[in-house]
This record gives sequence, C-alpha cells and structure tokens, in this order.
Amino acid sequence: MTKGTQADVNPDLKKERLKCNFNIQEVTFIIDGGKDKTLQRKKIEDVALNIAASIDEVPEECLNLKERYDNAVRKSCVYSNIVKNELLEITGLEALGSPGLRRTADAFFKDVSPFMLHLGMFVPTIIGQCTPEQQAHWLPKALEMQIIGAYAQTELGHGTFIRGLETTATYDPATEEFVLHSPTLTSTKWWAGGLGNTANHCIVVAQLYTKGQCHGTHPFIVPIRDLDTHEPFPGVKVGDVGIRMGFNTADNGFLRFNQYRIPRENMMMKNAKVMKDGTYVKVARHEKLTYGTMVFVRVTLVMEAAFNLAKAATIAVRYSAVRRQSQPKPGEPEPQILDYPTQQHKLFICIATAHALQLTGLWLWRTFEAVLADMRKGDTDSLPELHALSSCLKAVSTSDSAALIEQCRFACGGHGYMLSSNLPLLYSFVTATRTYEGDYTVLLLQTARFLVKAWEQAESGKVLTPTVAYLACAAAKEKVVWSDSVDGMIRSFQAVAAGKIAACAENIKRLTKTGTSLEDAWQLSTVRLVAASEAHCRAMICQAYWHEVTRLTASCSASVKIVMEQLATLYLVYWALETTGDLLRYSTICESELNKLQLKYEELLALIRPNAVGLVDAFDFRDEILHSTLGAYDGRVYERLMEEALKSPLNETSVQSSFHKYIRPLAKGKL
Ligand SMILES: CCC/C=C/C(=O)SCCNC(=O)CCNC(=O)[C@H](O)C(C)(C)COP(=O)([O-])OP(=O)([O-])OC[C@H]1O[C@@H](n2cnc3c(N)ncnc32)[C@H](O)[C@@H]1OP(=O)([O-])[O-]
Ligand SMILES: Cc1cc2nc3c(=O)[nH]c(=O)nc-3n(C[C@H](O)[C@H](O)[C@H](O)COP(=O)(O)OP(=O)(O)OC[C@H]3O[C@@H](n4cnc5c(N)ncnc54)[C@H](O)[C@@H]3O)c2cc1C
Repeated sequence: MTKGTQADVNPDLKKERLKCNFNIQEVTFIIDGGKDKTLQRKKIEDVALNIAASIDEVPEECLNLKERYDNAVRKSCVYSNIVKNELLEITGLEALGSPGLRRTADAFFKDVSPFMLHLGMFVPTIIGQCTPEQQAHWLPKALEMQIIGAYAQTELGHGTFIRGLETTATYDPATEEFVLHSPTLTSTKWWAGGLGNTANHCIVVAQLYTKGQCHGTHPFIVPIRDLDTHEPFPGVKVGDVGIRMGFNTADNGFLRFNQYRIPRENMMMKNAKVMKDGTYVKVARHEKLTYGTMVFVRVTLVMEAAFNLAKAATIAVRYSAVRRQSQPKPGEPEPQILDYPTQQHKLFICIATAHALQLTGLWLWRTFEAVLADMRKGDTDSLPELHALSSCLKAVSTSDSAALIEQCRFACGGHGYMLSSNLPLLYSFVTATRTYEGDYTVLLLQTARFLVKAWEQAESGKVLTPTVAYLACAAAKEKVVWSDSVDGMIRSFQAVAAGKIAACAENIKRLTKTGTSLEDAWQLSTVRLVAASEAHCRAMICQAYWHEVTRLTASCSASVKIVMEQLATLYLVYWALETTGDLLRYSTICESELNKLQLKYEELLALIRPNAVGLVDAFDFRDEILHSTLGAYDGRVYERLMEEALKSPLNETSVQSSFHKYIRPLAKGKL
C-alpha cells in the first residue's frame, strides 16, 4: 500500500507534512537527475508494482532457506519477464543499471534476486568485453533470458589479487578449444552470485596460456549446465557456498573445472585475441581494460549506496516523527523522538549523505560516460583518473552508507531490530558492498597510488588532472586560512588531503633514502595512505556535492534552494567537526572557531527539523519498495508491527509441540 488516504495517516506525520515549507516534487526531480527521469521511474514503478503487490503470500523471512530460494527464483522469473517485455521498452538497454529498474527490483525482493548478477555483471561484461560479432551472438540470448549468467572471478584463495587467480584456460590449437582447469582447492571459483543453482552460463576469469606462455587473466563465457536438464556438464562441479550473513537468496556459488573444454570463440575478445594457431594478439591500448566491468559496477555502487541509505533514512525519520518517548519537561506530553537534538544528529546526516552520494554518483556516472566515449575513439588517457575516482568513491560511499544505515537502526530503538523494519536486511546487504567489487582498504590504496604520483607532479610544477588540481596550490605547504564559508571549508578539506598525501610521499622518500626498498616503504606507509585517500575522497564529495547543489538549484524555487543548501552545509560542517584534529593540523582553525562551528551545526539541525519528513518524502519511495513496518507513508507503525507479529509461524497455535515433547516432561522430571 502506498500513500493511502489522508484519513489513515498518523496525525503526527500529517502535522509534519503540513509544516514542510518547500516543494517536495522539485527535490525529487533533483534526486532522480531531472523531471524526465522521475517520470520515467514512476512509469516503470506503475507497470511493475501492480504485479509485485500480489507476489508474496507469506513474509520471506518466515520461509526456510530452500523455500526462500525457490520463491526468489519464482519472483525473478516474473520480474525478468516484466523487464524484458515492458521495462526495457521504456528505458532502453543503456538503462540496465538505471535507478528506475533498480528501485523496482526492490519491490520484488526484500533480499537479493539470484538473477541480480545476470543483468548486473553478466550482460554488462558481454557489452564491455566482447567483439561486435560475439555481442550479436550472446546478447540477444542473455536479454531474452534463454541463457542465465553469473560472473565468476573470485576464488577460494584469492579475491583482491586478481593477478594471483589460479584457474587456467589453456589453448589447444589441435581442436581450437580452451581447456579450463582448477588445479588446486584454492583455485575453486567462490562467491559468484547466481552461480550455485541458477545460472547455466558463467563468465570465468582465468589465466590464459597459449603456446606455453601465460598472458595473465582474461574473461571467457562458459556454458556450465545443460539448457534442458540443468545438470552440470561433465568436468564441471558447481554448488552453493553455504549460509551467509545476507544474500541468502542470491545463490552465491562455487565452481570447479576438470579439463573442461570450450570453443576458442568463447574467449571474450574485445581487448585481446587468441588466433586459430594459438597466436596471442593484444588489441587494447590499456593493460587493465579487462577490469572494465569492475569499474562500471564500482561507478554504479555509489548511487546504490545513496539509494539504500535514503531508504533507511526514510524509515528512521518517519518512525521518529511517530514515536514519542520520555518526559523532559514535567507535566508536558512526551515529545516526538525527532524533537531530540541527539536524534536529529543521528538522522539528518543520513539524509544529507544520501543527497551527497546521489549527486556525486550522478556526476561520476557522467564522468564515466565521457571516459567511455574517449575510449571508443581509442583514447585511454583519462582511465587512470577514472579508476582512482571510482575506487575511492566506491570505498567511502559503501562504508559511510553501511555505518549510517546501522545508525538509523539504532535510532529506531528496539523496533529497529525487527526484521519487519527492514533495517537489518538493508544493513546486511549494504555492508557486503564495502567488500565486494573491491575491498575498502584495497581500493583506497589504489587511489593512493594515483595521489602520490599526482603529488610528485604538483611538486615539479606539472599540470594536474581535474580531480587533483587542488594539489597544485597545496604544494606551497603552508597552513590554509580557515573560514567557515562553504568555499573555505572545502579549501580546508583539500588542504587536509594534500597535507596527508604530502606526508605519505615524504615518508616514502625518507624510507627509501635510508635503504628501504620502494615496496617496503609503500607498505610501511599504507596506514597513512588509506587515511590520505579517504581525506581526498571526502574533499571531492564535498566539492562535487556543493557544486551540484548550486548548479541544480539555480532554477529552483527559493525554498528548495534554501533547504538543499542547508543540508549540504550540514554535511560539510558535520565532517569538519568529525575531523577537527586534521583541521587543527592543516588549517589555522582555533578553539573559538571550533565552538562557532559547533553552534552552526546545532542551528542547522534546528533549521532542518521542520522539513525532515518532507525531505524523506522527497526520496519518493513507495511502501512496496521500503518493505517496512516502521517507515510506511501512513505511519501506522504499531498496527503494522502487530499485524506482522501475528504472521509469525510461532503464532499459528497457542501451544507448540515442543511443550509436550520437552517442557512438560522436564517439569514432571521425566526427561
Ligand atoms: C552483487 C555482488 C556483485 C559482486 C561482484 C564481485 O565482487 S566481482 C569481483 C570483484 N573483484 C574485485 O573487485 C577485485 C579487486 N581487485 C582489483 O581490482 C585488482 O586486483 C587491483 C586493482 C587491486 C590490483 O590489480 P593489479 O594487481 O592488476 O594492479 P596493480 O595494483 O599492480 O596496479 C597496476 C596499475 O594498474 C592500475 N589499475 C588497476 N586496476 C585498474 C583499472 N580497473 N583501471 C585502470 N587502471 C587500473 C593501477 O592504478 C596501477 O597503475 P600505476 O600506479 O602502475 O600507474
Ligand atoms: C556478498 C558477496 C557477493 C560477491 N559476489 C561476487 C561475484 O558475483 N563474483 C565474484 O567474482 N566475486 C564476488 N564476491 C567476492 C568479492 O569480490 C571479494 O570478496 C572481494 O573482492 C574481496 O576479496 P577477498 O574476499 O579475497 O578478501 P581479501 O583480499 O582476502 O581481504 C581480506 C583482508 O585483507 C586485506 N587485504 C587484502 N589485500 C590487501 C593489500 N594488498 N593491502 C592491504 N590489505 C589487504 C583486506 O583489506 C581485507 O581486510 C562477492 C563477495 C561477497 C561478500
């Protein structure tokens, strides 16, 4: 149910909505990336959600593991038909990862679809890594769901270190086939979503051998199960990896090969080829283009982090408007918990961060598209910067989002612990995003490589690429003059990042001068490098967020501009207060200015308070997508909690069989 009749709405929420002093729809347009995107999303939701509404008879969490998987496959098939027959007609193929499709999928699945990786990685890898002829062969089959694919890169022994993968693909010119083999236990493919029981095809990343020489990892399309019987082919051993913290309907699988043969044409040959006689030909201009799908997914994960955090913020803010607790003033009614400044402190940063990540994510997406356009013309010069950018933004956005979703759960007290609040499931899903598609630390260290090089270029006066251009000013190594204006705060965040990067570069230089190898000097500096990378990322988010707010609100109503700027300022002030140690070190900020900043923060909380419910309404989540007893639009929190409790299988009878089997015999001393 969504938005119901006004009569059904909790009176406190009704009052909150009357207090809201800006046009909610204008903010929705900004978050979606424009009015046309909002209209498209709503169209998609209308088509898909009519069907989703009646799709679950029993709450997913009350089913056992196998039933949940079967149910997820059933729903995935219904959803795929809708995507294939109706939604792609509306959005076009380029919108596969679009927010509209992503949000709609959540109406079908509280947990994760076993088909998620089919559209999320299998199809994008075909588009990114295949030649046009290969695409013509594989893409229609994949989009028509005649084949279902997974993406198996990670192994039992290696996830981060791709060059260390052990699965081999050895070319046999006699039969013009590749022989796939898993030589060790640790070479077993592990984790691929959809692989365990669902997929019949799989992209396998393996070490390519031809003419006795290893050419490193390359992707192959591998049929693993018979299309009719679904039995694994001889030479293929495949199964589920076991119960996980979340993702239990995502069918994460393992896969082993025993001298398993696939045709030569199944190597994905856009970036490198093996000719019939076994000659290896490198096509790509950049060494790391085979890592392209990961860059694509990292880019999309920034908006994914924003989306999930926006859901949690919606649930927690609406609940906090309905919930009343304690009596700070004797004789007065219990206040809404949203009136407590500490609650505002927990929640408003969640709304602001969702905005920051969404607007930065949209900007990153446009940057990604521009780099792709350059690469189609053969120019890969901007790839290192995109890799550095997408690595740190993926790391920080997923990490912030997971931490703040957990904060939303804390903000809902005991009821936040109920699965029916949807906060625990959201957390278990989002916390995995910090690890998959590149672990947090590892990705920040990738960005750090780029930053240290950029610092050296800044010191020698060379021209810097846009996202690190600020290092040029910092090369003077003087403390930046603190100002609590927006520009002043952004300059200070950049000074912190620059100072930290400079300290890393100096440390590496100092160590190597005294005889430490460059590799060891790098390792000894990694704790600082991660911190420097994070500081750089934070400065970039602050800059991109503010820039986008200014740009996008230029033609908005004055009240929307005000509330968007209040949120963005809150984000900056929050992070200034979180990093006071750094600011004291790299800017001229002093104690009185820190006190002023704290006051400014508290003023902002009070200013945002009347618009809090309006702001989460502007995320425009239908109840079918939120799946939350605490966060529904009408605020019937207690009624929904009771309704859900009564659906528990433990309430089907008033006495459980365990009473007769165990408790009664125990009481009678007969156990
Ligand atoms: C729903 C769930 C879905 C989940 C799915 C998954 O998880 S799927 C599984 C997801 N799995 C993961 O995400 C695994 C995470 N691991 C990785 O991505 C890689 O192993 C690595 C990037 C950590 C290192 O790779 P490496 O050992 O080959 O490289 P290196 O460190 O020796 O650096 C050499 C140079 O290459 C550069 N360069 C590197 N990558 C890129 C790039 N994409 N583009 C451009 N450039 C790149 C780098 O900057 C450096 O440049 P420099 O400084 O010399 O000028
Ligand atoms: C829910 C989920 C779904 C997934 N889906 C897929 C999928 O569909 N397909 C697929 O191929 N994979 C998938 N993965 C695997 C995922 O990509 C890897 O788990 C991830 O890349 C991290 O690798 P790892 O597990 O080997 O961790 P490790 O690399 O072993 O990391 C363990 C620890 O070591 C640290 N570490 C590792 N290397 C370094 C270093 N060089 N410097 C400093 N610290 C380091 C890390 O920071 C981390 O703290 C999935 C994982 C999860 C959890």
